[in-house]
Amino acid sequence: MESNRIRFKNITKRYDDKLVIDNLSFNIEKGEVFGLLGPNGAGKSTVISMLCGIVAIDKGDIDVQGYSVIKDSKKVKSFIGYVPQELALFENLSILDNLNYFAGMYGLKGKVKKERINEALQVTALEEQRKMKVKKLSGGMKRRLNIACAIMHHPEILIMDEPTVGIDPQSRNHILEFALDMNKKHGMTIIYTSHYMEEIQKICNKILVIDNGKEIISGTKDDILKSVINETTIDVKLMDNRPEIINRLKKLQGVSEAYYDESLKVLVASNQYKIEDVLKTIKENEGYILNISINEPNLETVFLSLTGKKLRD
Ligand SMILES: Nc1ncnc2c1ncn2[C@@H]1O[C@H](COP(=O)(O)OP(=O)(O)OP(=O)(O)O)[C@@H](O)[C@H]1O
Repeated sequence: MESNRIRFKNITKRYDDKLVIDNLSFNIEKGEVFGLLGPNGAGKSTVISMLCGIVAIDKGDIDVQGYSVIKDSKKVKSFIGYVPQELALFENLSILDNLNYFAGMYGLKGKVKKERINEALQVTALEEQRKMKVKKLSGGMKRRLNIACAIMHHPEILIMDEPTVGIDPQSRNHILEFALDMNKKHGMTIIYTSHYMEEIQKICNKILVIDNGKEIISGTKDDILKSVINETTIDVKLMDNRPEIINRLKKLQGVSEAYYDESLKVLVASNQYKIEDVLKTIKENEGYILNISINEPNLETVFLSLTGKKLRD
């Protein structure tokens, strides 16, 4: 149903002369955990900012549950909880004061306001620290407070823009579990942007991969992984990374790419390569193998095989 989805319709954005989003169209269905994946500068934050009505769309439109972002921006904003990439908090105020401020912005009052603040503290596990000033909190706690501030009005759509950048593993897991929980318990649509493919693989049931403001591939995780003909990565740790090995490996049957990224990575079409050929080539070029692992396809290898680039910096 149209009224149950978010429709990005041929959206385009330029900053000065630079085309940042290039005629991009896709849908997000209600209740999905939707992952927007792409390397730094791909255009993820720009897409999100246009959905939230923060950045103007040059061409095209976004429909949110039947309402246009351009024509009914106030209505669209009422559906959305937005956790921005940059922290938006008052450093000199306590956690509680920050929540009070944002609850007031959403028009919450009296008993409901108190209940929602308590709920936000609870789901982000910040109850004990409620009286602490923001400037005294760890990076992970600040991130969680940023999320708490975005959910008090019970949004139908929760947008999290790279919410786990630069935080400790415990807070990272907490944020991932929190997103899944909100989706399961409240049917909240989650839009999650990241350049960490493990996170997107872990929590998202639909994925759009973009680069240079264009779609690279989209679908369920399984669809995407299957679409790239069974590409497997052989990861070889060598005593010395000898450059001449790369060219020799690239000439072998079934090998589509070989490069060093700390260790030696050899991308091969599954079933079309012979592991003994790879090992022989390394040995013949005086490579001394310390360790070897064979990895089935993941979103990182999909991205690499489609664009020739790595997802991360
Ligand atoms: N206000 C702006 N003025 C000019 N250029 C901008 C502006 N905001 C973003 N850009 C450019 O637009 C492109 C897309 O940026 P965007 O922040 O959307 O990418 P991203 O995928 O979110 O990257 P990251 O993972 O680094 O946040 C980049 O080349 C960026 O330099």
